[in-house]
Amino acid sequence: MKKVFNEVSSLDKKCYEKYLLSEEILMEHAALSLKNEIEKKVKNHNSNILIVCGVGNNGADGITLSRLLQNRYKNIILYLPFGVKSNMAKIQLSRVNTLKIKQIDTIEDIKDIDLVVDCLFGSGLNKPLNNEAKKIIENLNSINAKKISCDIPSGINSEGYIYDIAFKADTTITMGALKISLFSDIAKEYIGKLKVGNLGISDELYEEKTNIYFLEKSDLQLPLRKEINSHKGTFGHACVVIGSKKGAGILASDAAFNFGAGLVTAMVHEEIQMPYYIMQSHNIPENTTAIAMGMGLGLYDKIEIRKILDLKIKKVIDADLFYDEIILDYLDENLVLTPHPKEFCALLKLIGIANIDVNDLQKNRIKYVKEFSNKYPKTTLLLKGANVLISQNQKIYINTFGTTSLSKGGSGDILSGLIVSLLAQGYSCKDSAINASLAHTLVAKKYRYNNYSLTPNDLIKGIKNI
Ligand SMILES: NC(=O)C1=CN([C@@H]2O[C@H](COP(=O)(O)OP(=O)(O)OC[C@H]3O[C@@H](n4cnc5c(N)ncnc54)[C@H](OP(=O)(O)O)[C@@H]3O)[C@@H](O)[C@H]2O)[C@@H](O)CC1
Ligand SMILES: [K+]
Repeated sequence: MKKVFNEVSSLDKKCYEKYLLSEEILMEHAALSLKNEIEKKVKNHNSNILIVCGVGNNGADGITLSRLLQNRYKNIILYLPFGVKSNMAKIQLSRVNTLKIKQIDTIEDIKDIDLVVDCLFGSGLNKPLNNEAKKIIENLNSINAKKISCDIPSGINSEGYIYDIAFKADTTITMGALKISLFSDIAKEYIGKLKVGNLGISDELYEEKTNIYFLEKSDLQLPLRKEINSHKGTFGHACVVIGSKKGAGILASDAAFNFGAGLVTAMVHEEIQMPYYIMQSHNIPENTTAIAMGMGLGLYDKIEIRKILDLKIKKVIDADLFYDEIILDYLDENLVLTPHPKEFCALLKLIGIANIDVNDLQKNRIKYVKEFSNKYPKTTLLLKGANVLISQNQKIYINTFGTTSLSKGGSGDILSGLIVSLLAQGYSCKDSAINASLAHTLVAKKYRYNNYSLTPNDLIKGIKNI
């Protein structure tokens, strides 16, 4: 798990004041991080490396980089379309001017670029791009070359919002620490592989406390069985409430069984066709340790649903129930909610936080997840999306492993099944949401066929050997 910050200027300030590092030292290290990445990516010394620099310190990082790369590669090309404005950019440029680094006025005549380094705008982007900047980014995006962004792809602002266009990087080296702007769903298309550039001081000293965390593969804790003297009851009893659209509940039940729940019961009104290892019952069995409900519910009997919600058993709730104010009576520590953006908008309206549409939500996902968690700190929330956000107790965990192959009917039902399985096996609500989400996305990431073909059954199969 890595820490994520709303902004890093206060962390930079601590470097100056507490550790007596200058802006210049930080910048030299920022450029060094870029250099190290480039040396890994570009082995041929004859490669053409285009470094595009803006007027501020993001540009200054790029100018500094050109000096560090000068002896390593033959063809370093600097492009400063708007000149320089910040003091550091001026100082770094005067140093570079004593060297024979090629500078160009337009990229139109440039051919055979092997690598583009984007240092146009960083954390200082504070207004929409003008037409000239847009055109430059459009041209850079059309170059067939490897692409690295310094700090953040140019065009993404500090809220993770893109006005019109942004540089499309293969790799982003973000300076000092991870920032929240890198994790909006919209930004995901542009960031590529995300790495943190060291600024000359250890993470422990640079970083402060935070409430936002970036999940890593190593955070996944599978429900591997350590007990030797066990029986099926040792691993809990998950119960899935089957609605009128039965497929959703069947998928969730199957996923729950495959992820280790000792017993899985589908609560049905009439017998349905299901895998033979899933039991069927008209009631919630007595020894149930976790319940999944909401998926495919369709029309339902409110009294019956209330009876189930009244049970002091951990639950994962999905889909139709986010539109029903019944839910308002149960937002406590026993609950995991798994809405997609449209359902979360409905929920935000029900709980009186906001009346917004999906577009507004997608621009401000973190903000609304925070607001939800402030109001209902005990409830675990998992907001689906390109980057999954999980919150509990005012802490937010970001899972970036999601892939487009998961954008399919049934994926969400499998996720609910994985969550109820972990709940049944004794994981806390927060840990169930985190681990099920990691398993779900990592299985999809590992899927080795075309990304349009992933089915819920492939996810279930993948769970077996993740
Ligand atoms: N702090 C540190 O210690 C370290 C910082 N580091 C680096 O510094 C970067 C931040 O630098 P920064 O603050 O100078 O901002 P940056 O993104 O270069 O741009 C600001 C300039 O752009 C302009 N501008 C803004 N929007 C615009 C638009 N739409 N269209 C046109 N112009 C626009 C804006 O104009 P103004 O607001 O002045 O009118 C201003 O002149 C950071 O990302 C990291 O790479 C590292 O070296 C590590 C140490
Ligand atoms: K940039």
